[in-house]
Amino acid sequence: MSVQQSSLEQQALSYHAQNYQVNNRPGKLEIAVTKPVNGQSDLALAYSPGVAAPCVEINKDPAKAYEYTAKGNLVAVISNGTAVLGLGDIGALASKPVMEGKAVLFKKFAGVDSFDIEIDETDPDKLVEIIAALHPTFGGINLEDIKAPECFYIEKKLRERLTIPVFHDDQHGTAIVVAAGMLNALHLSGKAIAETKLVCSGAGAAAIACLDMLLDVGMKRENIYVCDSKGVITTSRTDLNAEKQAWAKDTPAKTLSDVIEGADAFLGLSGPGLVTQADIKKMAAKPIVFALANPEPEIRPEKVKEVAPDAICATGRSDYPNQVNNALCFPYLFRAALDTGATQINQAMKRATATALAEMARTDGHFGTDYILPTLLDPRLLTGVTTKIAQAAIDSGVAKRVLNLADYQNALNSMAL
Ligand SMILES: NC(=O)C1=CN([C@@H]2O[C@H](COP(=O)(O)OP(=O)(O)OC[C@H]3O[C@@H](n4cnc5c(N)ncnc54)[C@H](OP(=O)(O)O)[C@@H]3O)[C@@H](O)[C@H]2O)C=CC1
Ligand SMILES: CC(=O)C(=O)O
Ligand SMILES: [Mg+2]
Repeated sequence: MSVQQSSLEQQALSYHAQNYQVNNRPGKLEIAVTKPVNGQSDLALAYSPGVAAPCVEINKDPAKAYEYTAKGNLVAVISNGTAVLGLGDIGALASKPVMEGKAVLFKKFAGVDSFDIEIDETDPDKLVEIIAALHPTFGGINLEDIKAPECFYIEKKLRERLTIPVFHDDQHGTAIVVAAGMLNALHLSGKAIAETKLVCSGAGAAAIACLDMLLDVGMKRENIYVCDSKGVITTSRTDLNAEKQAWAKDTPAKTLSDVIEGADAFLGLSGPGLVTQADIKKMAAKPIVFALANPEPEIRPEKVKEVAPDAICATGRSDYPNQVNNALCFPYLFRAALDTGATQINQAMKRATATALAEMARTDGHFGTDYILPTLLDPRLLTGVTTKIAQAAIDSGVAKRVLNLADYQNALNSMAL
């Protein structure tokens, strides 16, 4: 571990611990009360006897829960800790800092309240039952860091059962941001997406969804090579799940180093340090290197630039330019979904998000190889991206509330976050 790394880790531990600056509690968030509770008369409304009145109304009409409770602005961030960042299966409890972090971003960037829920269960069917049983509390479910292939089944079953949005962030959030970043990187490097050769390291939750989304925006399956922990995904392998089989290539190649020759783009959604400078040297001119494993990418940008100075590099981290991270979209997707009463987050909403993010970076004067996407702290994101998602929800027929988009834009502009 370098001195710099160890110092970052010490700072991070101190940041999360008690006594960090003014907040005297461990962790990163707390719950706030939103109504006056100043005297006996307020108590009689907030609690007994007054609280019975909204209960009775909700019992008569469940939709009233959105009028009388926090449900309509409340998202569950749910993990079982089986694929936590690139740390792997570290269990439910150890995933809590990440889930609290996601809750912080929901609130900070889009005013969405969330509870982080870490569930000590790995059986997919049991997890589905637990989450389905919890769902009345929430307006949406954000699944996080649940490993593949179980995550595909869990999300599908929950989407079939529930009428609130269920969204596996590592799949779809990542896919949206990768698509937006890749479109802009290809634009800068002058490469045509239909002819782009891509090599992907990882064939899990994030990678499979990203590859599907890249097809959706114009990449060709025949130009994409995928590797997992056993090497290249080929038709001769007998150990592939259904999601991997869709990417199997009829090739004698065995390793990432075998297939990266001449590749225009690399997408890493696997683990730390899995790509070498020798691999990068084999890539085409102006290579695009999205090394997105967190916290440690497949290869660091400075290592890429040493051997390919014209490369466009991205990581999932906040301490390098070009942060390609699902945090750039999940707060706004849920903001729009909750506000429109969307029953799901569909492909139209995902496409609208990717397009809005890509356009936002292209049109603000900074666009370039070190600025392919807006940064996470860009104040334009809330209004600019959320309005486009809300419009897509309405146009594609999943919204229960049809908003006046000009009014909605103004309301987002005036949100104090
Ligand atoms: N920047 C961002 O926004 C995001 C980044 N990520 C990062 O992507 C990574 C994967 O996350 P996720 O998809 O959720 O996890 P999964 O557990 O679902 O998938 C991990 C994948 O990595 C593969 N893998 C592990 N070791 C190697 C190796 N040596 N060579 C090639 N592939 C390997 C696994 O292979 P196998 O199938 O054989 O087990 C598996 O396909 C993590 O580092 C995570 O932090 C994830 C989401 C968002
Ligand atoms: C960013 C994220 O969700 C991950 O690395 O898992
Ligand atoms: Mg994640």
